[in-house]
Amino acid sequence: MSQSIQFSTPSRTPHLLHLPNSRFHRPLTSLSFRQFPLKYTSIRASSSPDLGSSSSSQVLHSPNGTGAAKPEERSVVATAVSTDTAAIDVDTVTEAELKENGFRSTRRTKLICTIGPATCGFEQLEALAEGGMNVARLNMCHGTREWHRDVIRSVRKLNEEKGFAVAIMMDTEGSEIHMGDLGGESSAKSEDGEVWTFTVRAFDSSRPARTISVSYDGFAEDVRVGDELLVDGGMVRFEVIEKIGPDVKCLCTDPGLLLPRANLTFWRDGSLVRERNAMLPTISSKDWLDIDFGIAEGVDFIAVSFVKSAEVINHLKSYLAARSCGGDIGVIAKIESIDSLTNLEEIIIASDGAMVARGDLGAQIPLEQVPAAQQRIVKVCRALNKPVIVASQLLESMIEYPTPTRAEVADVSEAVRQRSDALMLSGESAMGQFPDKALTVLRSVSLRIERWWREEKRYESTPLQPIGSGFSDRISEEICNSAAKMANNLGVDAVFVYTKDGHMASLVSRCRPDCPIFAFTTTTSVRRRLNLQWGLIPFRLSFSEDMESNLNKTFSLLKSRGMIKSGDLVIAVSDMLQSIQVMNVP
Ligand SMILES: Nc1ncnc2c1ncn2[C@@H]1O[C@H](COP(=O)(O)OP(=O)(O)O)[C@@H](O)[C@H]1O
Ligand SMILES: C=C(OP(=O)(O)O)C(=O)O
Repeated sequence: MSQSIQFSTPSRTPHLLHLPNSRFHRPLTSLSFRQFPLKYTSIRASSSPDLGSSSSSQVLHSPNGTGAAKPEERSVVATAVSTDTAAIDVDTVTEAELKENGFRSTRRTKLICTIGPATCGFEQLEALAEGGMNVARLNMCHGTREWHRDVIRSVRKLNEEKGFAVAIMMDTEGSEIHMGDLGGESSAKSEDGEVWTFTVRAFDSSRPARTISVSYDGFAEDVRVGDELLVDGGMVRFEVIEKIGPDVKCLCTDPGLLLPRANLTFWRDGSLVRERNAMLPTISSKDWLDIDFGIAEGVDFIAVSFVKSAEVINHLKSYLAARSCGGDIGVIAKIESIDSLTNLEEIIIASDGAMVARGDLGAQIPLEQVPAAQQRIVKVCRALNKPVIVASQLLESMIEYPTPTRAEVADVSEAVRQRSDALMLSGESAMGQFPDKALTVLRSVSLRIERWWREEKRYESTPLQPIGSGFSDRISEEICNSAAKMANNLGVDAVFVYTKDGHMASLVSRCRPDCPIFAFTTTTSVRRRLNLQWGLIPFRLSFSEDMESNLNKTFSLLKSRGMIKSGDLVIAVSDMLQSIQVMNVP
């Protein structure tokens, strides 16, 4: 028994919604939504170095065969397919997890670890990857480029040899004012009532006692006696008591641990002094050199510190495009200043994702405003379909202790409950004593809250606002919204998404469906970038425009690996044919 429903849209070819069988518990019940007419021509067979196998690459052609077609010019579906069924790339850990727990209960929230002295060795990185690290973050504020290059290469080696898809995020230093190194020491303790000297003088290896160098030459001119100096957003506080040439004497009023290159802000009469920071360029000369380094090393994301407006993001994107890596490197805006909150929407529209950088944000706005700012940033990112990372001090006490505080667990839970895409460890993994344990805590808390969410059937009722500008984009969006809604209503086991550039997978992820999302893409770099997004289990696989063949191929590959089984109910969507199908795995 089959039904078909036809929709007409003004000035466009009809779109068909086929309902060949209304009983979804029958094998291969299918529902498809296609934009006709379409024409696909296979133009070349290329070999994929990763797979060592042949795949066919296809483009859309206009009816007169002169070039790529506009969506409305497409005609007739015809397709040539790759028959390679041997290879599929999937994390060994994901695979083990999928087999052990069944894929329904895999973690949806992604985990990022900042790599530092505690975790830069190959075995330490491997332990993090096995513990669930999806993205390795490198903070260019610390370490040399050679040090970062070694880490990047180790992560790449891990991916190649052990099958992980860990992405690399390079975080720029930015040109805000910060302390210098501590002359080789990993930290220095400042006690209440001590007088410390902050100076623009540089030190070689030996740092005079209670002396800290400052990165910004105009420091002594800009501060005034009576100003409050906050280190790392208030982890340690000083009051400026005297200025002597380039040296600024400060009295410690809130004791604490000074960490190398910690951020410095100064406050006057209860307000943040912002004039100087407003004049500094967002991307410094050193940052541009680091960006060139990141391009050369093939990083997956560049996180830009202290973004003030969309302009700098657009500038960086043009720079990347001019170096032919525009589509390969995602630009993440760090939201950590008053300006970035003021211009939030335009910044997020321009970026490929955002980070709630709570460390510096908490130094710029009152601490009690940070949770509301976090919630707003997460919501705006979700609405605009950009992945969002919640960062800093999630498990700060685990730098020193093996168990988190109750408050930290509650904070992590809240970020998961807000359905942010990713959580990030900073000092906990970079220089803490328990990096693996901290990652385990993130993993287990995420899993628990996500399960609670599913058990409570907390589907969101507020519809997502449309975001696509073109008609074709809107169709993809509607397909993904429908797929997610159907997945929840029908209680399917998974959504399968076949996506070349990752966009369709991100649209499904945006809906936060109740089931996991298996995302198949043809390129390794897209697979790594998808690893930042909520709920996506990314695979690399050569596939074609022939959905039947893709489905059969993925079913047999995943079944042979014990990851799915006959009878599992899945919804499949594809960005090539703009289709939805619902079926039981044969
Ligand atoms: N590449 C590195 N080399 C040495 N130490 C690092 C590195 N990355 C991070 N750290 C240490 O971990 C701490 C927390 O990392 P992060 O939050 O990224 O830096 P920051 O707090 O300076 O912004 C840093 O203060 C620093 O002590
Ligand atoms: C992640 C942050 O940035 P950074 O570690 O560079 O200070 C932050 O400020 O929270």
